[in-house]
This record gives sequence, C-alpha cells and structure tokens, in this order.
Amino acid sequence: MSISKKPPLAQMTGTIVLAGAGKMGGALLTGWLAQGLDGCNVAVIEPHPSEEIAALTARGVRFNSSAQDLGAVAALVIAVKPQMFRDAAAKLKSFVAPGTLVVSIMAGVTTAAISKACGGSVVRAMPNTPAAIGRGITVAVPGHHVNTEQRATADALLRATGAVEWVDDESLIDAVTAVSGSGPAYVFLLAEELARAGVEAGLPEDLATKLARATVAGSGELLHRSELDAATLRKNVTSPGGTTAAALEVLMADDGFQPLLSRAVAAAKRRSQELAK
Ligand SMILES: NC(=O)C1=CN([C@@H]2O[C@H](COP(=O)(O)OP(=O)(O)OC[C@H]3O[C@@H](n4cnc5c(N)ncnc54)[C@H](O)[C@@H]3O)[C@@H](O)[C@H]2O)C=CC1
Ligand SMILES: O=C(O)[C@@H]1CCC=N1
Repeated sequence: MSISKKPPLAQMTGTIVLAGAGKMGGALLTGWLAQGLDGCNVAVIEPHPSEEIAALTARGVRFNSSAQDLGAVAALVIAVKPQMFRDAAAKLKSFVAPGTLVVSIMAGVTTAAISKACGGSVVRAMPNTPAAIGRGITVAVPGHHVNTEQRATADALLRATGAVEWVDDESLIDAVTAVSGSGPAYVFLLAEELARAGVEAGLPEDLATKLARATVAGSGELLHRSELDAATLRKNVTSPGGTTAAALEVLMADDGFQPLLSRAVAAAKRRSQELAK
C-alpha cells in the first residue's frame, strides 16, 4: 500500500459546506486552507461574511450556494449560534443526504437534536478561540451511525485548528464547554483584572496592561512548552515566606479563587445543559 505524504485535508474530495463563518467558523476555514484544503472544495453559507472571509473567493471558496449548485457534499460543518440553529436548519438539511457527515461546534445542541433537524451522521465538537492561531483544543464525540472514515474526516477538519480529544460520552461535553470552550474568557479576565489591580497598586495603566498581558501570555507559553505540571510551575514561583506566598494565601483561602472557579465552571456547565432544552 502506498502511503501519501499529503495531509488528509489536501486529499479531500467533495465539498465541505461551512454554515456560519464568524469567529469560530472563520478560524476553522482559515485552518483548513492552511492545511492544504483546496478553496474550491469549500462552500460557505454566511449571510454577513467579514471582508477577510469574503476575500476567500479569490481562493475558490464559494458563498451562499444552493445544494443544487454543489456536487457531492463531503461534510456539513455547523458553526452558527445555537439560538440561530432552528432557523438555519431548514436550509442546512438540503445539503445532507443519508450518511452525510455533519460536524457541529454549537454549544449545548445535542447530536440527537442536530440529527433530527438536519439528518446525517453527526459529530458534536467543542473547540475554543485559540483555534484562530492553530493552538485550540477541541473535544469531539461521535453520535449514532458515525463510521470510522467519517470520524477520521471530522478529526482532520477539527485538527486543523489544534489538538483534538475524542470522548464517547456526550454528557461530558457540557463540562468540556465549561472548562476549555469558555476557558479562554477566564484567562483573558485574569489579564484584565491583573492590570486593574496593578493600577490600584500604583502602576501607570499602560505599564500595568503590558505587564499583565506579557505575564499571562508568557506563563501560558511556559505551561505549553514545559514538561512540568501547573502546580509545579506555580511552586517554582513561590519562595517560602516571599511575595508570591503572600498573594497565594489570599487566592487559595477558603473563599478564594478555587470555590469561585468551581462556581463559574458549574454555571457554564448548567448553561450548556439549558441550551440543550
Ligand atoms: N466563540 C467561542 O469561543 C466558541 C463558540 N462556539 C460555538 O461556535 C458557534 C459560533 O460561535 P461564534 O463563531 O462565536 O459566533 P459568531 O457570531 O462569530 O458566528 C456565527 C456566524 O453565523 C452566521 N449566521 C447567522 N445565521 C446564519 C444562518 N442561518 N446560516 C449561516 N450562517 C448564519 C452569522 O452571520 C455569524 O457570522 C456557536 O454555536 C458557539 O456556541 C464553540 C466554541 C467556542
Ligand atoms: O459562550 C458560549 O456559549 C460559547 C461556547 C463556548 C465559548 N463560547
């Protein structure tokens, strides 16, 4: 058997239909093209494309085609807001034949609901915004009737924006959404609040903002590159009886960061479960 060196997306035949090319759909599309997917193999359904996305017509990407205009559909990728899905589904199901792969990144919309509204073999996935720089992490779960080949196609589409983990239990996706899907917002809030606290501590605003941004970004990069776990990296900053220990005593108090983050993650998980109703 000959082994092709081409990445899987560069070998893909059939059209990938992307519904919704906003922040996340746009990140996926950019990742696919960077991984060698031919723009002629992509059809975008998007009522309000950004200038950057609309400019991809130059790479062969088609916009707002009807199902009749397209040849065989290899996959439908749904990246509209969950609240938009009901309206969008009427059109989207025209792209789906029995056995067509459907990949959804919508928060809180179950494989069963997607399958009922659009048909097809559904993979549900939860990416996050670092996808925009190829550093996302996505957790995916196959719904019923997803075969090995479809799972491999979904994996290649999602992996274009970073790492992919697969789970078999769909109920885990609500907690995944609360941890990694929404997680970047918690980290950005940390950068905002660290800057604000720096100003309160007497720093000029522009310096505090620069320090907070560089600290969050540098620490994230250190965590990414290091073989040490987060707790060890934290301990490496903390000299006994020093300044960090004084701060951590506040952050790790019984009413500190830990119960607050537990409550935040629980609230996000609950909201994901509510969106499914
Ligand atoms: N933003 C995030 O951090 C993450 C978002 N998600 C999920 O990704 C999905 C998209 O979220 P964002 O990209 O943040 O939203 P967004 O608002 O940036 O993008 C949604 C896009 O869908 C388009 N749209 C609206 N109605 C449509 C229709 N009928 N057909 C086709 N396109 C239509 C809108 O014009 C918009 O460009 C949501 O379901 C969200 O739950 C998942 C993981 C992370
Ligand atoms: O806030 C949301 O609902 C979406 C899902 C995860 C991140 N953003």
